[in-house]
Amino acid sequence: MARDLLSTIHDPVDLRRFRESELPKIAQELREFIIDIVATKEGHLGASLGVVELTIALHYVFDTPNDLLVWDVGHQAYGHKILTGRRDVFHTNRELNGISGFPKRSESEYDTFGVGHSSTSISAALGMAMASNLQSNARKHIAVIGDASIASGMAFEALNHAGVSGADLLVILNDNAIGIDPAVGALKDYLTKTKSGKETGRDNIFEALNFDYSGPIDGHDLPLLINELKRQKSSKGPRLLHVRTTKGKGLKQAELDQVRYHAPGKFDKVTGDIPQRDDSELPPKFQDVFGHTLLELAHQNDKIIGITPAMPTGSSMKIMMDTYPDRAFDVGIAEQHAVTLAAGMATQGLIPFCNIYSTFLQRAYDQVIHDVALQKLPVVFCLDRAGLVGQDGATHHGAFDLAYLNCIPDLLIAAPMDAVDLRNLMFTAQKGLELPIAIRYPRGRCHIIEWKQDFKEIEIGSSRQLSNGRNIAVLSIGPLGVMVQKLIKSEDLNVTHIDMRFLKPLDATVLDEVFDKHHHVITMEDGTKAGGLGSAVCDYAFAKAYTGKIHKLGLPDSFIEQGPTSDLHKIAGIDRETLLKLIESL
Ligand SMILES: Cc1ncc(C[n+]2csc(CCOP(=O)(O)OP(=O)(O)O)c2C)c(N)n1
Ligand SMILES: CC(=O)[C@@H](O)[C@H](O)COP(=O)(O)O
Ligand SMILES: [Mg+2]
Repeated sequence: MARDLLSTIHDPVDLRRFRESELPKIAQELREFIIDIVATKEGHLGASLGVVELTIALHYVFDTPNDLLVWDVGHQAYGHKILTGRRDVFHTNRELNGISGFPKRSESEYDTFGVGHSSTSISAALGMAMASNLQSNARKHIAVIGDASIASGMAFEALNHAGVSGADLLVILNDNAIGIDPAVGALKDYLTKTKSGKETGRDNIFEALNFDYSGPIDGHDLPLLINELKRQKSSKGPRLLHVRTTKGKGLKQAELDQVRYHAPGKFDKVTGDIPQRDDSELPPKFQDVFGHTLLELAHQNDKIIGITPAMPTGSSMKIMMDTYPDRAFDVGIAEQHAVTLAAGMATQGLIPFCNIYSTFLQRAYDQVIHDVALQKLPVVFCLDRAGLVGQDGATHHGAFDLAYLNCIPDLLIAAPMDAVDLRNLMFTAQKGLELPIAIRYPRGRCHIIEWKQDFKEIEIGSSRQLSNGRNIAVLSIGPLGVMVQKLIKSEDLNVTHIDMRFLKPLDATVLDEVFDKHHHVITMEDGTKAGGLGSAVCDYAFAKAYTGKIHKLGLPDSFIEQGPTSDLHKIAGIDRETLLKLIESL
């Protein structure tokens, strides 16, 4: 279809020149444009398709960017990007040096707030509304938040505050009854039944929080949306508009299989089909090694419990949930709750495996310290997506966990180099540790096809020596060790290589030997150089008055953007070539 209307829209001012009757055609063109690009370039699909009409209506009715529009998570903002000056570069979405997959303040004045992690939009928009009030700025403030994201604690904190703030804040609840996986919790049940208090004669939950509640309305009905948004524009105070939409709207398969089409990878833009790939010859993804291993251990040990905050598919916790629905739980987007829930279970002798993406555990830092480590509760944290994750970029890289966990007393920290070690660490963790442990592993595939080997207990704090050389020792942690090993073999380097395996406790005995025998020690990690393995080794070397040189390879003191992980590793200097050059220079 010729995109004759969409191609004339360079910003929302152009959009506002159209008659209302032309907007459905623009919606159709916008939807097709998103499908066309995401089909080959990949990215988040279902959420953006679901809010096409809402996006158009918002920019049509409100005076963006003067009126401030905040998207929650931002994975649904593709239409917003295309209508706000980024249509011509949208094909670079999530690519190295391309535009970000999420709203980003440095990218456009229409991106009023940087997002990626969920449930921030109401707080941010409320902050803007309060600032406008204090600065006597007449503008509107709108937060668009999904049904799964609004169930998070942070969103509730913001609603609680907003309800007594008198702020000019419109919260649009985009309710499609699903997150990445089916939405969970009592609020979800409530939302499916919601009617306004005016209809039922009882308070609805948002009215009870002093919000002027409207809806639910059909979020695909453009005339209805436009009328309602115009009404909202002329209102004041905290308001909540409940909009019902269909995730994946307009692409049949995406509507039918909303979990898969959240971010489907490549697909056929005409049929919507995802090409069948035979992955049977490939090594498994780390997340699947986790999922299958947890189930295997759960068969043997009935104290094991699984917990995921809203990522059952992404983490493969779903594998245990399907077999043991009473022992594995999706608690919704609630990282803080997930950690303290695990702590509570551990007080009663259960062994909770709490699986959280490294980046999202940042949300629950205090809970890890105060509720788990301080009480020495043996929770097993499995931190998926540790290290650089690729196209999701700076908001999602698991760059900081080694550093932010290393300073917490009484917390064991491990990073397996391969899938067999991941299994063995999980096996060890459920044998009755007296302390909590964090086991972190990356996004993507491991390198071992025969990963399902018999379990072996690993001594806590033990490293393993993978090669023995002279003068130079490489100390790696995590799967970067595979690259180090290959490099040493392929270049026939006379270099010692130790897979440290544990950041805490460090293997002091092996470090003493390394310091004795080598003039140069290179540390290698896919976390920030500051505070991680390199820092820990430097501290130990200082204490031991080591006179050789330590060279730290790790992530720099800057945020790393999106792109293929291999490129990002080069940019960060944790790649093969950088290591080889360093070794040669020594
Ligand atoms: C703090 C945090 N936890 C988890 C995620 C992963 N995540 C991204 S989108 C999403 C589901 C959001 O669902 P909803 O708010 O209903 O929006 P929809 O995708 O349905 O549009 C989740 C769990 C995240 N981005 N941030
Ligand atoms: C938007 C968001 O936070 C998730 O959809 C995230 O992109 C999932 O990442 P994975 O693809 O690594 O599961
Ligand atoms: Mg949703």
